[in-house]
Amino acid sequence: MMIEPDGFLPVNLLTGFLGSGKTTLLKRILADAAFADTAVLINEFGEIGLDHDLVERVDGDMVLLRSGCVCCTVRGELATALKDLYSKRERGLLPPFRRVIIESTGLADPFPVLSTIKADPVLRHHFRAGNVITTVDAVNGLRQLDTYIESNRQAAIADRLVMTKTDLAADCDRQALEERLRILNPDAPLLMAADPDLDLSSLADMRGSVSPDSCLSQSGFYCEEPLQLVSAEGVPHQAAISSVSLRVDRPVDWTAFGLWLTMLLNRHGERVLRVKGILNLKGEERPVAVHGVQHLVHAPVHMDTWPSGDRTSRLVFILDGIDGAVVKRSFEAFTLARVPQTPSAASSLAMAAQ
Ligand SMILES: Nc1nc2c(ncn2[C@@H]2O[C@H](COP(=O)(O)OP(=O)(O)OP(=O)(O)O)[C@@H](O)[C@H]2O)c(=O)[nH]1
Repeated sequence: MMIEPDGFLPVNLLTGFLGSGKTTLLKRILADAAFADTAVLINEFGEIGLDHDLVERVDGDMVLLRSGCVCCTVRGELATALKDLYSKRERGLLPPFRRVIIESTGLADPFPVLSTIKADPVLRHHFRAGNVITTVDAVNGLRQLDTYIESNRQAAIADRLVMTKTDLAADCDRQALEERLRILNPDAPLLMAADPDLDLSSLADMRGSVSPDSCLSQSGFYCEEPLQLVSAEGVPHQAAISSVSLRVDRPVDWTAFGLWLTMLLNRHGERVLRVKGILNLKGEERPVAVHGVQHLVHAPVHMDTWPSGDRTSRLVFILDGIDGAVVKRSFEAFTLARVPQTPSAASSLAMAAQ
């Protein structure tokens, strides 16, 4: 396999606010033959359900896929993960991948992520900034831009903007979001995730360059100047964001759970930035993945298998200005109750979260 003539491997950053569809897009990318020689750094393998595609586990945090991609979980420092990746490539322990894609967490400020490469004396000899690809959710995107500075930064720095969930959004919302994105970032091509002809290989920077400085990302990633952020309602505030993880050992009743979650989001959806989890449901062999973003609850998805031997139901909430302990208490009241089957029982439990 050809190695880039200069050895500088582009590092593309896939970013976007909580629940905006990064992992969904990454799954499409991993399935595309054009990305065969890509190394992907993600937060969790489990999230993207790699089981079918797995050829080999290189070590606990690194797997090889049938497509030729290498996938690694980032635990701890990004710089360490990249160095490890490069060193394994050099020693022939991994295929000679030609580009990297990092999926960042939804609240990540994109600047420090890639400036890591510039700052690190070892990394900057092997890697350079590729494209920043930002997913923006057509349903929640405008409100997120109004409220969260991270969302503005992610959109403003993008080399490619990908609007997701247009199938769920009203035309006027989509248009308003499009206009806002044009103001924030007039140069980046705005692509639609729902477009069946979306050319995935046009998203990432696929090839190495002659030198890192001759091919800065379009957003001027290395620029030290603070970004000019534009928002219809002024500069968004820095939120009081926290997360809470919930676990339950015994199988969960779907109807009761659905009621509890619906009540919670009806009441507090604005401040529930993200909920995601995997549930062991009564009467179901396979796990069910649940996703919610503010008021929007996505259709639950039956996963093929459990990602590991752990069959505990797990949920993570990312909250803005709600006490996680209160959500936890409410959830525990729900799971400890003798399966509330009626709306009134579930609603009284959901009210406990107020
Ligand atoms: N209908 C619809 N659902 C989508 C689309 N893109 C993503 N989703 C759903 O949105 C939910 C969140 O998607 P993810 O890909 O997990 O979002 P994410 O940005 O990786 O989430 P975090 O990493 O938690 O920030 C899932 O239920 C997806 O199936 C889309 O274009 N249309």
